[in-house]
Amino acid sequence: MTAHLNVRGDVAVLVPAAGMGIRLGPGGPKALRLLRGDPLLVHAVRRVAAAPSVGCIVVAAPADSVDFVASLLAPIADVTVVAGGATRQASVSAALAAVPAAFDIVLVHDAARALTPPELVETVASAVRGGHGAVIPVLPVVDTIKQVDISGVVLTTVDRSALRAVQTPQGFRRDVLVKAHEAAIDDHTDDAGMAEKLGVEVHTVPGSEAALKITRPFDLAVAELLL
Ligand SMILES: Nc1ccn([C@@H]2O[C@H](COP(=O)(O)OP(=O)(O)OP(=O)(O)O)[C@@H](O)[C@H]2O)c(=O)n1
Ligand SMILES: C[C@](O)(CO)[C@H](O)COP(=O)(O)O
Repeated sequence: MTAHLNVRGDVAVLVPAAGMGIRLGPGGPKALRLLRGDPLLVHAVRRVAAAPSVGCIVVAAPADSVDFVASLLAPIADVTVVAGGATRQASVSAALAAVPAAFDIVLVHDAARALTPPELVETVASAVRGGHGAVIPVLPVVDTIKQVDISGVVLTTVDRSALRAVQTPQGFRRDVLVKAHEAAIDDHTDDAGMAEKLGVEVHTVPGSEAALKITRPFDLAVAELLL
């Protein structure tokens, strides 16, 4: 019982939410687009805040919407809101800089994965707490994968048994994530990619179908159905 109380609230979660959502089409920043009446960001933060391990949430919002996002999230959880950057990586860096020194475990999520269950947050947090420096949730790839040339002609069929589709939240020992961001010289689509470049072993845990990334209109329709 004491051990449980000691770990509760020891995790900081960064929620980059400053993207424009170009692939979703017109309608404003994606994190503020509505899903059954609530912005995607509200759905995402509600689920993160419901995970018992989470003691700190930092959201990176579009630079012109920081105050609005802070007022939107205030009734849901105690959230720090910072201005995001021009890329996801820059938004994560800005949010990481706002995490209080007391937190040694940091998870990086996406507002776009709005329906991620609290249980997945717990699974990732627990794997980092268990000693892994970097942890990512993954799903097997279900389609046959082809490599093609520039004109679209197939070069080869890739062995999918060794491939995984990667989700968030991705979990890190704080020092690993800080070093990864400091060392990054180019843009990465995820934070684990930066840790890999440092030679850090990245551990995988089973992901969740519910943690789908809402990227295109079809994904939004799927999320509506899931809710
Ligand atoms: N400059 C950016 C770009 C992205 N993100 C966030 O990173 C997450 C994953 O990015 P993605 O789903 O690709 O969102 P967008 O960049 O908004 O999408 P698009 O590429 O279609 O514009 C999202 O929660 C998004 O808000 C961010 O905080 N800052
Ligand atoms: C971090 C991520 O969600 C893992 O799947 C993904 O890489 C974000 O990529 P995007 O190109 O910014 O959507």
